[in-house]
Amino acid sequence: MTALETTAFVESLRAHSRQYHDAHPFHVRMNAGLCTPGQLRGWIANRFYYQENIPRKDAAILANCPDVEVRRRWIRRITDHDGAAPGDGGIEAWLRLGEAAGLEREEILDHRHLVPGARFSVDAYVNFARNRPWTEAVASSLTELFAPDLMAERLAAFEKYYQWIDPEGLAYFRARLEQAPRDSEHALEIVTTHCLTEESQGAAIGALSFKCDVLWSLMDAIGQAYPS
Ligand SMILES: O=C(O)c1cc(C(=O)O)c2c(n1)C(=O)C(=O)c1cc(C(=O)O)[nH]c1-2
Repeated sequence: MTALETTAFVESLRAHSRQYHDAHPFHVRMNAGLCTPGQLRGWIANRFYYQENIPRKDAAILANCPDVEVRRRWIRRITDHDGAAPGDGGIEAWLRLGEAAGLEREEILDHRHLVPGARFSVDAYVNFARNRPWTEAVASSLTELFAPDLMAERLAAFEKYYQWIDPEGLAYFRARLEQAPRDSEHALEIVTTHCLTEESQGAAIGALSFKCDVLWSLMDAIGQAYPS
């Protein structure tokens, strides 16, 4: 076995869409309009822990990355989520989604609804970025290649089936529809230029597979806490 050509490498990364959490039963029910208000609120409150930890994950990647060009572009992800000032950014937008769905900001922030499996999954992702080589952590973010399709479907489902949620609360998803393709393109560029050996390509593929497991486990934990 030798290293894959770029096209074949990208193909084997993209093939992980089959393991993506869009196929999770909880997401399937959500997008079919079958979630109750309580289930949607539970999902929003638990997913908030993911949102909160994404910039900490990205800061770990920055800390481990010796390449100034990469850092200069990657740092934008942190501002996208944290915002440049109070009231801006993805974390704030997610809190507004929660409020639009009838949750109090306080009950999202204090983690009272956060279930152990959701915490465990998200912590595993942050620890992976802290402890693994930075290129593997970048590869693990490549689930974002698959996110825009799911987000677009979710946006349409919310507008159609969950009209009790104020549509202004959906701004987070609209922003990600633009940010995710830009971010995943950068991540793919990094992975295809840095992972040129059979071993490093295998590690990148393994990292993406790990991340699919993180997202799936997160949804399992939420689905178990808010059963149908
Ligand atoms: O709602 C989703 O299905 C979904 C999935 C993912 C993903 O695939 O990792 C991310 C997001 N949302 C998201 O909002 C987000 O900011 C994000 C950052 C990352 C990452 O790994 O750096 N993934 C995702």
